[in-house]
Formats: sequence, C-alpha cells, structure tokens
Amino acid sequence: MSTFSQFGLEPDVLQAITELGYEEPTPIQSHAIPVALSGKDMIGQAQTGTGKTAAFGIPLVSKIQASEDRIVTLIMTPTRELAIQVAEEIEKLGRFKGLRSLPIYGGQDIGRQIRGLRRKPQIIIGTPGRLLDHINRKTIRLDDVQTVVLDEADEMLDMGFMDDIQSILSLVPEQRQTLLFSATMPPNIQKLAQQFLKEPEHISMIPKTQTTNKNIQQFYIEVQERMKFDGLCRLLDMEPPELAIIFGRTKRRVAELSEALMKRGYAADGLHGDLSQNQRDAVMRKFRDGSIDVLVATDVAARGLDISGVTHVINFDLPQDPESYVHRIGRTGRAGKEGTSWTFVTPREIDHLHFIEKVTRHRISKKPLPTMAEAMEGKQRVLAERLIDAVGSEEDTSAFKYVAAQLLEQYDSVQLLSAAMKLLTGDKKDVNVELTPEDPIRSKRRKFDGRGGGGGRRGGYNGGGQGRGGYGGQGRSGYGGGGQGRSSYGGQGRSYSGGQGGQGGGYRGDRRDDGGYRGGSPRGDRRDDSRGTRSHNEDFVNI
Ligand SMILES: Nc1ncnc2c1ncn2[C@@H]1O[C@H](COP(=O)(O)OP(=O)(O)OP(=O)(O)O)[C@@H](O)[C@H]1O
Ligand SMILES: [Mg+2]
Repeated sequence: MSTFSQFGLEPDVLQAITELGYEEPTPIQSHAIPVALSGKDMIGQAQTGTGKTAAFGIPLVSKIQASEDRIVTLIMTPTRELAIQVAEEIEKLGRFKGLRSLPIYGGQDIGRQIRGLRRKPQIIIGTPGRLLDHINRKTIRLDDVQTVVLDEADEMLDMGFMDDIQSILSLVPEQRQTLLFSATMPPNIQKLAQQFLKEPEHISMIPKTQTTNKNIQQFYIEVQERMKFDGLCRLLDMEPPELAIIFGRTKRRVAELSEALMKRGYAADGLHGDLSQNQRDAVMRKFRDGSIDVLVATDVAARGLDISGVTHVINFDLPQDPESYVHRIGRTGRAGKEGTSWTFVTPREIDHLHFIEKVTRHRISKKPLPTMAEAMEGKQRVLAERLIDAVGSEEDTSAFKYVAAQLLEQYDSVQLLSAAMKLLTGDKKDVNVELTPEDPIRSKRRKFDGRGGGGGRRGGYNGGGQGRGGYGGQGRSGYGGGGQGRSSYGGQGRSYSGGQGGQGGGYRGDRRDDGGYRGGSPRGDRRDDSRGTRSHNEDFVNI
C-alpha cells in the first residue's frame, strides 16, 4: 500500500492532505506526484473522479515557497465553475503553508479580482478568456510562472481556446514545467502537447478494457423524442436520486427542461452559459447544499465538477461525442462511490450510441422505459419512507394531534392517510408541459478496424501505430492513450504494466469522417449564432 508520506512531502502539506480526509493516494496520485515533483512535463490521464486535481495540486503546492510574492503557478480550466472548484482544493492543500491562490474567471467583477491580485497570490486558477483580459490590462504578469497546468486540456481545445492558450503560454518563460490532465485524450491533444510540452512523460491509468469509471452502472432507454419528458419524470419517480444531474444538448433545451421539471413539482434548476454568473453561482450553491436535488445542465457541467451525493446522471439528450459521454456520466461514481447513469436514445440515434459504446469499450445495458406503475410504486415507497422517518423522528407533531384524532373519528383511516400522501407528493402531473423537439444526433462515420497504425489524417483514435516517436508511439495504446501506463506520446511514457508494443489499438477509427471530429476549433454544432462571432470564450459555444 502506498502512502502520502512516501513522497517526502513537507509536514504542512501532509497535514492538509489529512484534513482533506485522504488516507492513501489514488493510483494516478501515486504515479503522477513523483513525476510532477521531479520537474518533468507530464500528461496525466485517469478516469473521472479518481483524484487528478490533487495529483497535480499536491506537487505544485509543495514546490512553492510561502515567502514568494509573484505568480509562479498557473492553472487553466475550461469553465468557471471548475476554476472555482479547483481553486478551493488548491487553497485547502496550501493553507498550512500559508500559500495564496486566486480564481480568475469571466462573469465575476473584474475589480474584485484586481483587489484579490493585490494580495500577491502565488497560484492563479483561471479560464483563458478572463486571464487574457487581465494580461492585456497588465493586472496579471506571467514572467515568473514556473508551472502551468491545463486541466481538462482536451475540452479547452474543443471549446476553441487553442489560440488563447497559445497567447497565454507565449508569455510564460520557456523554462517551465507544463502538466496536462484529463480523463480523455482524443488525438487532437497531440497538437497541444507537441506545441507546449517538452518530452512529456505520459501517465495513463486508463485500463485497456474500459474508459468509463467502473463504479458507474450504465443504462440506456430507447425512447421517442416526444416521450422523453414523461419518461424522465417516471425515471425520477421510480428511482429517486439523492442528487441528479440531467444533461441537455443546448442552452434552450436546458432552460425549457428545468422550467418543465419545476412546473411538475421537482426541486430542479438549470445551469447554462446564458445565465449571469450570479445566477450560475446561486444554482450551484443550491445544488451543493441540497435545496434542489436535480440540476439540469448543458455540457458546461460535464467536466471536472465534483459534487458529493450525485447518485444519478441522466443524458436527456445523447451527447455529441464519446468524450462528452465519459465526462458527463463521470459526475457520479466518484471517489470510490457507486453511481448510475441513464441515457435516452431516440431510435434514429441508436448507431451513435453504439459508436459511443465502441469508443468507450463498454456495453451500455438496455432498459425499458419505466411504466407508470413502476413510477408510482417508486413514489409511494419514498413517501412511505418519509412518513415512517417523520413518525420515528424527534420532530414535534403535537400541534396536529388533536385535529388528527378528530379526523380519524369521522373518516376511514386508510382513506385519510391516502389523501394526505397524495397531497404530500406535490403531484402536478396534469400541468401541461411542452418542449421544443431536438434533432437527432447524427452518427459520425468512423472505421473501427482495430488493426494497423493511424492511417487517417489525424492518426488513429487510439493512436495505435507503427511509427516510433509519433503520437501513439509504439504501444497498443488504447483509446485515449493506452492501457495502464503504456507509453503513448512518442514513447516517453513509463510502463507500469509492462505491455508489449506493436499492435494497433482496439477501436482506433481513422477518423476520416466528413468534416472532422472535434478539431481545434469550436464545435460548430454548439455554436450559438445569436452571439455573432465572439470567439475564444465559453459563452461562444452553445453550453
Ligand atoms: N487520495 C484520496 N483519497 C480519498 N479521496 C480522494 C483522494 N484524492 C481525491 N479524492 C476525492 O475524490 C474526488 C474526485 O477527485 P477529483 O475531482 O480530483 O477527480 P478527477 O480525477 O479530477 O475527476 P474528473 O475527471 O471528473 O475531473 C474528490 O471529492 C476528491 O476530494
Ligand atoms: Mg478533474
């Protein structure tokens, strides 16, 4: 068993780790911490919810002196909520050392950020757009940065941040350490890695057999578009979640769906890029403290968010690409906990679902749409539990006792209790709800021959291939860069499992699809045209 003390960390950092409740390092932490401490560039890949934040957070707080009064570490994340969350974890890791960190993200008052910068933080955690804003205003200087972390690096590319990242990194000294993390590493990450990393060590803890987290039970339901909403209500009733995140395809979809759920009596709210940051913060707060139990969101919530108590993820709309699927469902089943995901698929989208299964190398089990009877049964079970809990609790119900006794004298007890339960359900099944239908996702045509090297324009999906030194290198790299610890990026990586090289990966796919698949530019289909040509900003894409 490995322990945190084996890394030779300072007592202040070890104390912070203990306070966070981390007893032993997760596999990615065991492997990544020594490499990051050594100063090497690194690409770290591990499944969702397995502690990648601390895998880069621990070494970077270890390297900073509390007396330092310049920005020496820069962490970039694709979304604001993630910047806030990562900043909180870094703050906790560095607090006994007395380190100062600051999140810098769009939508927050810039004056407030400038005041925060006067405290001379050593660590900045930011989204690219707002970071550039500060750089242009000369409120942030990157001349002294020694370590850069790109969290969710592939998503930043996908959102069109490549130019911004390039501009930002051109201002960071060449002599720096760059770390890149994500649960998924599609081939376009090669471009980023080649440009910004120097002989990176590739550490992948992704097992050959499955890219999604094994703690997540995955189901899908084939359902007509017009039946989705009723299906969703039945699902929520049949298997009431502690907390659930429901993903919709677009901002409009999320707004409509959260509204509709509220109308039907669910404690839900929506999160998407058209809300003000104050609204976004309020929704996240309500979800984290449990005052709502259903968060409806665009892919803005797909990456990195770590909310304890999320038992269910529901893809109301099928995600556009396998990476999005992996990350969305990864909002549950974190830190060793169990989780369940449900995905709605319209009949015309079945091919696309199979494509996701192939790339993630996991069969998603088919389930029938819950029946009304099953939904009702689930609801009744929960109500009965709530009532029994209330009877057993210390709560004072004496004020109702007299009237209860009177009612029981006049009416049948079963009838009375049933009526009370019906009222308690807050059932609003009759409220009319209409959603604008979404077009089905078109399946991307890609080949999965599972043999040979990356013959396609962009190389293989798995980067399997003959070429030495190329992306994908020699090893039988799996999707996203290789089975446990196998070397991918030009053979720089370590091998933890001692695999043999030579064969191409499984679902390689040469990606000679029409129009390219997740290139370096913003996802066309997520673009929100009403915003004109604003670019390089999370507000630009339709999340
Ligand atoms: N060593 C550890 N022991 C116990 N819990 C841990 C440990 N390291 C991290 N955690 C917890 O695991 C959860 C997931 O961590 P984190 O958010 O860093 O995952 P991740 O790998 O970055 O996931 P994602 O790919 O979704 O971003 C967090 O709640 C974190 O506090
Ligand atoms: Mg993360």
